[in-house]
Formats: sequence, structure tokens, C-alpha cells
Amino acid sequence: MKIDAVAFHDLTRSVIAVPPLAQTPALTLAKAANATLINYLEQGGVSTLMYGGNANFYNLPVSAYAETLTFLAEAVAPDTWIIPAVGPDFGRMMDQAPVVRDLKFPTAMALPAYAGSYTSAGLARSLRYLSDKIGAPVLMYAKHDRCIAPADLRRLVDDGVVGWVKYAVVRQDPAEDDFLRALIDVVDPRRIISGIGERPVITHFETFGLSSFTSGSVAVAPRLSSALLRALQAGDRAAAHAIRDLFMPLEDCRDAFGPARTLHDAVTLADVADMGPIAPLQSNLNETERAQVAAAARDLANNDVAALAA
Ligand SMILES: N[C@@H](CC=O)C(=O)O
Repeated sequence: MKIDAVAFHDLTRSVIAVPPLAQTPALTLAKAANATLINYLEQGGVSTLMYGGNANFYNLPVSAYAETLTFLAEAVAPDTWIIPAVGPDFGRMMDQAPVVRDLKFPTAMALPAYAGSYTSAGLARSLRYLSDKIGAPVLMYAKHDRCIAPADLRRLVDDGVVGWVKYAVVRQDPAEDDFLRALIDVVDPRRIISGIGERPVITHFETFGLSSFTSGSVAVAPRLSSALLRALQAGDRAAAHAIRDLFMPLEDCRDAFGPARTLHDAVTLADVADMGPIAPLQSNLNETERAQVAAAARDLANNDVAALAA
């Protein structure tokens, strides 16, 4: 695992994959299946893995946290970078931070708490504690509109507390986003990661000057998602739109049925690796949902194979 401090080029060298976490029927870590998925991503050109919402870290017992991170750190290639999530609540974050520090992860992402359960000032304070405990700048997850005052974020960045922001506020039209505009007015846009997958990423790059993005569906189609990043970096709009369109049927299913649980089962249904049961409070797809997701996931995986041949 790559452990050196995070630099701007680390964010742009790869799509930031946000994969699911495979579990056994007893809801313990399914090591072989997770290793298979990691290898699939790495072979598809992905060298950054973020274990957070799609891995259902919200519901991972704190007692299983060290074992899970130890396994992940050992399962990846030497130059693969892992961003583990902590939180979402402050108490959980404080219990997890020493594990992140002791295992030498270069940063950690603070999961967003439930909307309305936190304030900008409280969030800022929690990130100061977290950064202090892991001894490095942290990655903030901006999930809710106006979740942080731009002036608070600027202070956190200036003080070396926050290095990066995963921006994931969903908009009807991603080009109409005053909050994102306000954030890039106060911090270098290279610090802000487009954090909602393939759907808004072209707009986030073109309209707001972002230069990195997270993806869940990259776990089904790593070559295509990587090709999308390259097309965006090359300014090849036609290619970027054509590639993004291939992701939309699965992204539509994720929006309809729940992004994390749909991705979890999509990876299984696409025959990438058996993710097994998803831990409560999530639940696996029902039969009707599975039929729709299987078709979308297999099509996307087949298109990924075609991308390899092209
Ligand atoms: N929400 C995005 C990126 C991950 O956080 C996705 O799942 O595609």
C-alpha cells in the first residue's frame, strides 16, 4: 500500500474507486472475494480505493475496523492508495483514528453524519480532532447543501486540517450549484473531488474546473471509468459523453434502488466477485430489483471487456 503523503497528482492519476466490501454469510470479512475485486480494479487501471459508503462502513462494527483495514492494506499492490472512512459520528471517529494512524494510511475520510445532526462549526471542530489524531490532513465529505461555511472550510485548509473534499451534493442540474461555486471561490479546485460517480462528472470538470472523481460503478467497469478520466483530462468531450452514457443504465438502477446496496449486488451479478450479504442497516436487492440490475451490470461489464479489446 502506498503510504506517502497525498499530493495533487495522486488524485488525478486514477479514478477514485469507492467499492463495496464483500462479507461472508456470518457478516465477517470475505477476504478472497475482496482480494478478487481489488485485483479486478487494479488490472483495470485503478490505483486509488476509498472504503466508505459503498463499503457500508457506516455499519461496520468498530471491533472489526482494525482487522478490515489491516487486510485491505495487505491486499493491495504496493503503489495502490487506500482512503479508509471513519465516523460518521464523532465518538466512532475518535475510536477509529488511532487505527488509521497506526496502520500508516496517509489520510482518512470523515463520513457525513445525518443531515441536520451537525453544524458547520461542529463539523469543523471534529475534523480538527481527527486530523490531530491521525497526524495528517483529512478528507472531508460534503454531502449536504451548505454543510460547511466556505470561510470555515478555508480556515481548515489553511491550517492543514482538511486536504481534500469529496463533493457529493446531488443537484437536478449539476451546473447550477452555488454551494460548489462558493467552495471553489475559497479553496483550490484541485482539492475538491467530484464525488457522485459518472453522472455529474463531465459538468463538474467543465463548469467548475474539478480534476478528480470518485466512482462506485468503476467496480463493475474499471477500464471504462478510467477511459472516462483520460477523456476528461484530454478534453475529449465526445469520448467522455459516449463513455458516460454506458454507465447510465446501472446508475439509474442505483438511483432507484439505493446506490450502495445496488452496487454491492451489481458486482456479484456481473460475475466480478461474490460480495455476499450486505450488513444491516442495508439489505440485498429483492428479486425484481435483481433482474433489472443484473441486466444493467452485465451489459456494463461486457462493455468493459469490449474496451479492453478495442
Ligand atoms: N457516490 C459515488 C461515488 C462514491 O462515493 C458512487 O458510488 O458512484
